[in-house]
Amino acid sequence: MLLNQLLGRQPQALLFDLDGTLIDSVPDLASAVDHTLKHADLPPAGETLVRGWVGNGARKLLERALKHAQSDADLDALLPVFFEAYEACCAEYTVAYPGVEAALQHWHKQGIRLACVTNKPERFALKIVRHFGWDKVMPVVLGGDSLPQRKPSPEPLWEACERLGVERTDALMVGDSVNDVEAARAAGMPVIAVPYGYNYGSDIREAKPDLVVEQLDELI
Ligand SMILES: O=C(O)COP(=O)(O)O
Ligand SMILES: [Mg+2]
Repeated sequence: MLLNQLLGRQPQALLFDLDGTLIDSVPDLASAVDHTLKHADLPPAGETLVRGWVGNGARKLLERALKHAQSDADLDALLPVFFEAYEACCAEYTVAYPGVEAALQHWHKQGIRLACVTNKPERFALKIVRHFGWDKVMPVVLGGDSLPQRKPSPEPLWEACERLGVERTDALMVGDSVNDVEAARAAGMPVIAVPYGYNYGSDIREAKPDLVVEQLDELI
């Protein structure tokens, strides 16, 4: 099995990025961004642009949207508008990528411990994980605001292992962006990447993950 080859033995834990790895959240993120831009009397950005702005949390997403609109609107004042809009729509058009559901259930049945380590604010990550019923297989969810550090720092990955009760050296990271690859490297973990995610419009292979799979169920 590919997973065993990467670590030299069966991993005890798998840590998953959320946006662009488990779920395509861009339709709902773009809708909340556009709602916020409208609130500031700015033109909509649309899904294609928003896709390239996801990966560093909600604040950075909105900052990139305002920069694109060449607006000097108050980011702190608009952030609550974005949060309220996203809270209402975050599980509306968001879908799981092909192969994700089968793979998660398979690993859970195998007894591998699963966690989500995202830069998305924790409350939205939790809501989405529950929406897909993954809280039953994924007991740990860390968001970009759960700790003082976020990816590409290694701390959230270490914290997830700690909460799962698994040694860091027995875990693997799975993600779609350079943040995930860098966080895993810094954490001393092998990293598997999916090419269908966001990664700021660049090919994730350039970040040199240990393995790239087209869908997660290729790993089972
Ligand atoms: O930037 C975000 O909000 C989500 O990022 P993620 O890819 O770490 O889940
Ligand atoms: Mg991602």
